[in-house]
Amino acid sequence: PCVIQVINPNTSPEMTDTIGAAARAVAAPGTEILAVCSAHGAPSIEGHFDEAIATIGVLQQVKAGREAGVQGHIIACFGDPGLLAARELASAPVVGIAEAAMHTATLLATRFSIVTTLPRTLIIARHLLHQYGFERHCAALHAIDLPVLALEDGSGLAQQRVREQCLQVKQRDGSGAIVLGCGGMATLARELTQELGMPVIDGVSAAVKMIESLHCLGLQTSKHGDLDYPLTKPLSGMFGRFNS
Ligand SMILES: NC(=O)NC1=NC(=O)NC1=O
Repeated sequence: PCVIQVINPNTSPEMTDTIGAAARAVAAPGTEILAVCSAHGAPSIEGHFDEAIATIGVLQQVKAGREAGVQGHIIACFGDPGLLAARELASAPVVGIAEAAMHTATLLATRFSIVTTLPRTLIIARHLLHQYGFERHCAALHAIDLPVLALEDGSGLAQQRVREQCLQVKQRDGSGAIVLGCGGMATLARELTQELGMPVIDGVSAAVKMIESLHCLGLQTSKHGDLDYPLTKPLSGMFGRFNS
């Protein structure tokens, strides 16, 4: 069996459910999805500070997942918070939803646009484009200028803003694909792809299929080199829980 731990780095139960539903919608018959969220931290991640504190919860979940013997971990926040630290802790593969969506877009189009939530999170997406080497593949980045949890308020306003922004991308950006820049947008991709007639990509579902592929190929996070397990040292205070 392939058990995939899907980690929502924020503490919103509603968004965890949205993310879990998107993952289960594409999971192969032999794949079990364990959707979890940080026990403590920020209800939504909308900047560098939120990302920094969310990282600890991500790492706690990765440690628990490794001890439970999962076959892969997904970091289901568009900043991919704690990705490399998680890869040091993990033995199984760890995939972030931003990298998964970006990689997928490059297989389908020469350039993609990103549609995310608050304008202040655009810099985080830009940093990832640089880190992953996708800057030249990204035609433009846009924000719907609504907070992350607007996607879970039941009004449908955020979903409508995403749709309007995607329509503008199709008309103006000259990009062939759209990357949805928030875990809470995960369930919108399939319908928007149909309506727009171009690939609209959700990183949660893309990451599930990537983890399944890596599992099928018998490939795991490399422990040769700089993603080896962390050096053992006496961690103090709140970090004592990471002492193996
Ligand atoms: N750019 C974003 O919307 N990032 C995110 N914050 C969250 O809490 N989940 C995300 O995907």
